Amino acid sequence: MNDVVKSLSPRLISAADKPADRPTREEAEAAVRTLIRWAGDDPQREGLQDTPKRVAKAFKEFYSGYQDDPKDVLNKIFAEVEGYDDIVLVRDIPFYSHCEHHMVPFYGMAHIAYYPTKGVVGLSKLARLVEVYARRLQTQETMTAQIASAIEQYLEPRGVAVMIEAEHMCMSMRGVQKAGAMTLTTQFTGAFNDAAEQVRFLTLVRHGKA
Ligand SMILES: Nc1nc2c(ncn2[C@@H]2O[C@H](COP(=O)(O)OP(=O)(O)OP(=O)(O)O)[C@@H](O)[C@H]2O)c(=O)[nH]1
Ligand SMILES: [Zn+2]
Repeated sequence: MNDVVKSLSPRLISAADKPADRPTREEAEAAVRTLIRWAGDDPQREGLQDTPKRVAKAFKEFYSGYQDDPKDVLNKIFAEVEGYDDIVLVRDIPFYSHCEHHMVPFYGMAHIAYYPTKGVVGLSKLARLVEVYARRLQTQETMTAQIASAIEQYLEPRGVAVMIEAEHMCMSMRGVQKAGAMTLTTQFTGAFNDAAEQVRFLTLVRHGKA
């Protein structure tokens, strides 16, 4: 495990911090009514009456990752792969997340590769891992590091590569208002610290062939 991943692991790998003082649904709905008033509208008018309930329900989906543990996603390893130890890459995994600064969506694609040692995980589990972290509040950099750290910890591969490409609505629809600007983040460990391996990864992500 490289030093960056090792130093990040304890905070990033553990099941999400679950605040002990989680509010009740009624309190959450009252907070939404306050925000509607803050936006300048009347939460009592007909069209908005059920909105706090819907928003509280939507939050359960947007932030369901706090209930999920990456360990449960990556715990089933298939060792019978006839010694396959070359690259496994799942690219173009779509995701929606919310930035921790504005609670506004950022969304895009995640690409994940690893070199197996003790076996492989089901391909869907890599996409599920993206969901675990996307459905929490964080930055794109944190999410990239978290995905790499979890794979590093539970699969002990020869190397992990994670790239995320996303558009941040907090930069598009507000603030600096640069719609279409894309943010790319990468995290490489082990074998992928080698420049040639990074080129292979990026070539496979971009063209599907090495
Ligand atoms: N590094 C990083 N920054 C992010 C991410 N999501 C949003 N941001 C940025 O978080 C920053 C917060 O900056 P602040 O100056 O505290 O907040 P602000 O006044 O709303 O900033 P502006 O967006 O520039 O109006 C902004 O520059 C956002 O673009 C992310 O995933 N990673
Ligand atoms: Zn933001």
